[in-house]
Amino acid sequence: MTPALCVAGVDRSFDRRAIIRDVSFALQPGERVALLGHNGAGKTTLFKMILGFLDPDCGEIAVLGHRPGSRAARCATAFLPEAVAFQKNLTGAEVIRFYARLKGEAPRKALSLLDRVGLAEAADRRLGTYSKGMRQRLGLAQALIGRPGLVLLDEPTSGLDPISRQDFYALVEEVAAEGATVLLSSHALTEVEARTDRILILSAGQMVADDTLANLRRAAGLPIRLKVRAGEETVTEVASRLGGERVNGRSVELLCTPAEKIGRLAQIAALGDLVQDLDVHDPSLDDVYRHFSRIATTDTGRAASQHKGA
Ligand SMILES: Nc1ncnc2c1ncn2[C@@H]1O[C@H](COP(=O)(O)OP(=O)(O)OP(=O)(O)O)[C@@H](O)[C@H]1O
Repeated sequence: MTPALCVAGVDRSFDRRAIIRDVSFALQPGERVALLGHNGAGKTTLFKMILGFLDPDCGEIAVLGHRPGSRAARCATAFLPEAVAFQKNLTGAEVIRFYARLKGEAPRKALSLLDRVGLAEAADRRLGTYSKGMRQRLGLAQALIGRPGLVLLDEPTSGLDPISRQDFYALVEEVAAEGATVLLSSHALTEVEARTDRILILSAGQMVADDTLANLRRAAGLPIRLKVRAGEETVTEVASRLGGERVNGRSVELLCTPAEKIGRLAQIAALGDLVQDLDVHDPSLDDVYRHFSRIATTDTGRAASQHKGA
């Protein structure tokens, strides 16, 4: 199957400063992939090359087999920038009709996207009266005109409230379920953790991690945290039988590897009524991100070569 996006050995410099360095990855149809990286890591530069706005200095990019910027690639690609800017005196429906004509799509069909993003009732209102969340949803509707195969979202939920974010990701999930590939950049690690299939981490222009979160957790070898809650009278005994650190006067915190986890849980269960509750914390995406970004700054070459799993 032709990948939705193939990036192979891409370099790009500005003013002789290397911004993207030997970046390679491929995305398959229907994947939801998060592109993470600190400010200035090169995410937007990568998007611009995928969109054909910038040429790589070397390496190849193909969008569903087509050269970025070619008509076929442009038709297959949708882009939603962080802050969508539409004319404030146009209505939602006018914006969609305008972009439908630009993309050679039937305006009537495109207008149904307003319903899909929950803007049907606001279709005839001017954008000056839209909230930021509504403008962002209109941006997504505009991006989805013509059923693109590759959807690029650059920090799409920044500035949105929690409910608008949830609604936004529900739409992204629907789009991916229909076969589109979604690549989204974000600094909001908690929200992409459960909503993407794969994580790419760009650090100082190099791709230092590319895999599922589960595989990256394994590769990082970060400990699992078990928080065992006991009674005031039992916490000392629980701590002495399990080891670990006492926290908050009534809890004991243990760290273990994935291989040790089941054995540790059995030990805790064997304490019976001495234990009141248990929380198991797998390393979060935040922990994984810190791990790979830290490795990258100390030993970029080793990280880049070891953790390109997918
Ligand atoms: N046209 C340009 N000319 C010179 N330098 C540029 C140009 N575009 C980007 N850069 C530099 O390239 C680096 C990467 O920028 P880029 O916008 O790709 O980062 P980013 O990962 O998207 O950051 P952020 O998360 O802050 O949006 C930055 O140091 C930026 O200053």
